[in-house]
Amino acid sequence: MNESDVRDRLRNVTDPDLGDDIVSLELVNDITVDGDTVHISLALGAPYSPTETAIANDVREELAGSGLDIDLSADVDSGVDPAEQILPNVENIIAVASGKGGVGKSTVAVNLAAGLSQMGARVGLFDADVYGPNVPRMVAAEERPKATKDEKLVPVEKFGMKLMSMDFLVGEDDPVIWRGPMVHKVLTQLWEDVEWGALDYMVIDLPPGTGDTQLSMLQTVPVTGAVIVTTPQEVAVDDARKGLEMFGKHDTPVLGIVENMASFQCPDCGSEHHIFGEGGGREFADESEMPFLGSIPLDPRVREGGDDGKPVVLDDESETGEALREFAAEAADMQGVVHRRGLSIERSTPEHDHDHDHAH
Ligand SMILES: Nc1ncnc2c1ncn2[C@@H]1O[C@H](COP(=O)(O)OP(=O)(O)OP(=O)(O)O)[C@@H](O)[C@H]1O
Repeated sequence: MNESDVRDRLRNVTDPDLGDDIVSLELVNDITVDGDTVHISLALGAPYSPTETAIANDVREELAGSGLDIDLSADVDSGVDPAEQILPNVENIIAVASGKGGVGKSTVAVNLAAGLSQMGARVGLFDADVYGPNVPRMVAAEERPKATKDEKLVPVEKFGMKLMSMDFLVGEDDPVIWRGPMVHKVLTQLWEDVEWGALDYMVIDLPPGTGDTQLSMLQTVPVTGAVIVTTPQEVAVDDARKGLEMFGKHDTPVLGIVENMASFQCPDCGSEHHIFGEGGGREFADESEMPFLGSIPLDPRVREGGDDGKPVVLDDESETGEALREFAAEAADMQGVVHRRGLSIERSTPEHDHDHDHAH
């Protein structure tokens, strides 16, 4: 079997999201047959996401009878010169945002990061919520980051994730009085002066709202996908809409909407109650043509998990844990779709400006 035979075989592998075969979609970067081994580089950018794992498995299956050993690698070209990237070893940067406070943005960020880590990915969690940095508490991080000889900070590790938080640095100062430029400076430092190492995903807990601080953050960090958290309530959805507009203006791809505190299962009578209304998140997603990433129940375990420092996504028994795992998988899948769709748009319109090429 030579390279062209392998390529022909790969035409039988379909991308389930984009609905075409991976060769036509130009997701096969390179095929090299070297003795008994075929090296295949695929343009897949969301490691451990269920869809990309399935595509890789399909490739292996398709070539199973070929007599060749299969060596798969994944590589997406971001179109940006690595020398110009702030963190070239971080493949995906997912920002978790909410239009208003208290909807569970930090909870979602922590569980997303822990969920991705549980899937096998190398994950960083960056708590950029300057006004209420509560992520360290949510994962019971008692240690503080250490400094290296060349004055870089080593993030704290929890549940296999690398964690950095404003909380580690602000100490007794009251960050509420901080204004945009100051926040920008501190965030840039936290971002650049930290030894993150190679990561598949960096999850950022943004401050709530859609003001200067959030914009400043988006200018500092090249976000590859945003997740918008809302509760089903109309007021929360209205605020989430502003979040969507902010990302739209900034050309940041939005992975989708997640609805938190959706339903409450009464522990006494077992019946389901919709305390903050019903279906608001899904309707908002439909109306704005955004993917709906899932619905997370209002469950005392979530708060307890937050207080005890163990994210509920790691709880195998509960339905809420399952809902959070499904959400994390969906978010990773959507990050993959953004990359793969972006690539196919880029290739079909070569004159397109790479930096602004985002698919929704
Ligand atoms: N699905 C849920 N079920 C029960 N409690 C929840 C749920 N989601 C969040 N909470 C609780 O609600 C409170 C607020 O959540 P969280 O801190 O994540 O919100 P936030 O949007 O990040 O708030 P902030 O505006 O302070 O950044 C926390 O005590 C958290 O444990």
